[in-house]
Amino acid sequence: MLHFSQFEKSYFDHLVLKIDNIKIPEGIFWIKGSNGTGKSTLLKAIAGILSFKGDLAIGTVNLKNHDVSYRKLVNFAAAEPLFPEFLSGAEMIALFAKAKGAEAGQAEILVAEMGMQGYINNPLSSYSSGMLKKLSMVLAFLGKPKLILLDEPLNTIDAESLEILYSWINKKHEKDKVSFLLSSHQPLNALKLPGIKEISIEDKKLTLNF
Ligand SMILES: Nc1ncnc2c1ncn2[C@@H]1O[C@H](COP(=O)(O)OP(=O)(O)OP(=O)(O)O)[C@@H](O)[C@H]1O
Repeated sequence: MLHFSQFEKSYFDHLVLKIDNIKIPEGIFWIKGSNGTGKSTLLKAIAGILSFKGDLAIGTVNLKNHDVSYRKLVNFAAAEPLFPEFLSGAEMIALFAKAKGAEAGQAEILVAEMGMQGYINNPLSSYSSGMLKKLSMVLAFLGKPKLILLDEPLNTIDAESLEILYSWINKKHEKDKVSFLLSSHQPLNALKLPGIKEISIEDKKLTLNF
């Protein structure tokens, strides 16, 4: 599903990750690694928002030659999402829905399931961190991605919303064959995400533990 070739990411002369040739199959994956090992860096690079050496491909679509098509296939939710404060949640969703080619009605269903109707038209400056997190989850599920990257999805989200998130992940994976890379310091519930597999980052390398 995701193919790394001669991938290298450094900040100035500080090498963070070196992944020569790895193919991650379709599935749901938990990316594990201690603080500063490069989990967020990896997810941002895969999302196409950080530069790196080498290339990445989702199926046959590679980032360096087909960046627009590639970006349509991958959705990303940051660990601590930052949005323009003057926009409302609904306006943010409308922007993303257009950019991601979401079907009419898709966003409304997600917003209703996450129980966000009461504040979706309010400015983002008034949102709590959990409300922003839930919005970032809705945005990450818009359109028809093949791969969804969620950086620390458990942070700040309440237990009820977490149940909904688990159900979205399972449904998307089963129905649309969407793959997931999730980074989390808190344990991800294998009972709620059956078949989840582990990938670890250690010594600047990626190891598939399956
Ligand atoms: N913008 C940046 N400029 C320079 N160095 C950076 C930058 N962002 C991250 N780094 C460095 O890259 C390394 C990996 O950082 P990253 O945030 O990807 O780690 P992480 O595994 O997500 O950490 P955590 O678990 O603490 O969130 C760290 O050594 C960090 O200092």
